[in-house]
Amino acid sequence: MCTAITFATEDHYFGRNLDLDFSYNETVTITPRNYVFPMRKVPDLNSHYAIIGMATVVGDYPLYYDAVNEAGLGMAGLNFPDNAHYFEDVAGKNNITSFELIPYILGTCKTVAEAKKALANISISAENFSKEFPTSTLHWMIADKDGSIVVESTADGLHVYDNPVGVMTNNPPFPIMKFALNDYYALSAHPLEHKFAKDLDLHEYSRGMSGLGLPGDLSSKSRFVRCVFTKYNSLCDKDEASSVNQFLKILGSVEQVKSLCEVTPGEYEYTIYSSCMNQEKGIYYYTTYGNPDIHAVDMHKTDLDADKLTSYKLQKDLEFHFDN
Ligand SMILES: C[C@H](CCC(=O)NCCS(=O)(=O)O)[C@H]1CC[C@H]2[C@@H]3[C@H](O)C[C@@H]4C[C@H](O)CC[C@]4(C)[C@H]3C[C@H](O)[C@]12C
Repeated sequence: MCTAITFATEDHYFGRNLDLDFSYNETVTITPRNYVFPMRKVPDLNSHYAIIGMATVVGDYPLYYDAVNEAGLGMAGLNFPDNAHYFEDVAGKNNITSFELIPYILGTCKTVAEAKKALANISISAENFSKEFPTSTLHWMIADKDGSIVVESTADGLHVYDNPVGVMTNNPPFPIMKFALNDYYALSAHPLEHKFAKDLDLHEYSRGMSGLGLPGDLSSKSRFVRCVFTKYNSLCDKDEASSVNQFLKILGSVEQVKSLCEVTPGEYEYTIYSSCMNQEKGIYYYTTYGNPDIHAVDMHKTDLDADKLTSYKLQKDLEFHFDN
């Protein structure tokens, strides 16, 4: 399972939890403007917006999971099993494979509006990256400072939904997910007036009871609802440290602790990393399951006119900071 969110204070932030039972040796990878993105069915991207994000680099090709470009457009791919459907090539469309969608959109678009325009002419092609890295069943969230969208390629075609809540998880499809919020409309972060049965002497005997009923499990609809509730009730100072910290706390509300979700006998999903990208500054912050310290990579500290990838190994080991 995974969760992606947007968040705004003075700047805009975009990121995700990557929940999985194993790692593909992902690294924080910067693709500068003149790296040539080879494209399978449309012309190669010889020069494009620079991109920073989490990627598995295979033979010098960055397979991005989530990323932001230098214009502040962010994008993440999350699992969408059983629902994702990709197509044979469609004449007259730009046929883009699922692993090329992040580079194509972030390489060529500055805003969600531009991404929507590009998507209107895209069909997601079923071609694999390689035998070792076959197609993943994904859907995507795309966000800029003005809003976000969800992109779902299903058997009946490509759907682009406005995402007014700026949260996305996994199954079911986004319209069902969004509708599920109605089931929780009575919950609140503030003390509630007693309306259950006016003749009964009922009272709040503990703080937090106005949120009773908020789902606490790890299923993707429950994480969606819990994350929207947490995000919308979250108050935050505007400075960078408070914003990044609060962003990661919101993602923490849906974090997966090891061994609570078995995926195959004896194998458990957990939150391998949490990312938070400052969309204005091009900084990629992250924590890993083993290391809650916040590490950061700033795209603007590298040569964005270069033509070679730069990758940074994830910091996975916990360090204690003794005060005596
Ligand atoms: C599995 C990951 C998503 C995590 C997630 O949503 N889990 C929820 C599971 S579920 O709902 O409960 O089933 C996705 C996100 C990005 C994906 C990776 C990226 O798309 C980049 C490449 C793409 C290649 O085609 C396959 C390997 C791969 C390296 C992908 C492996 C895997 O599918 C990743 C890592």
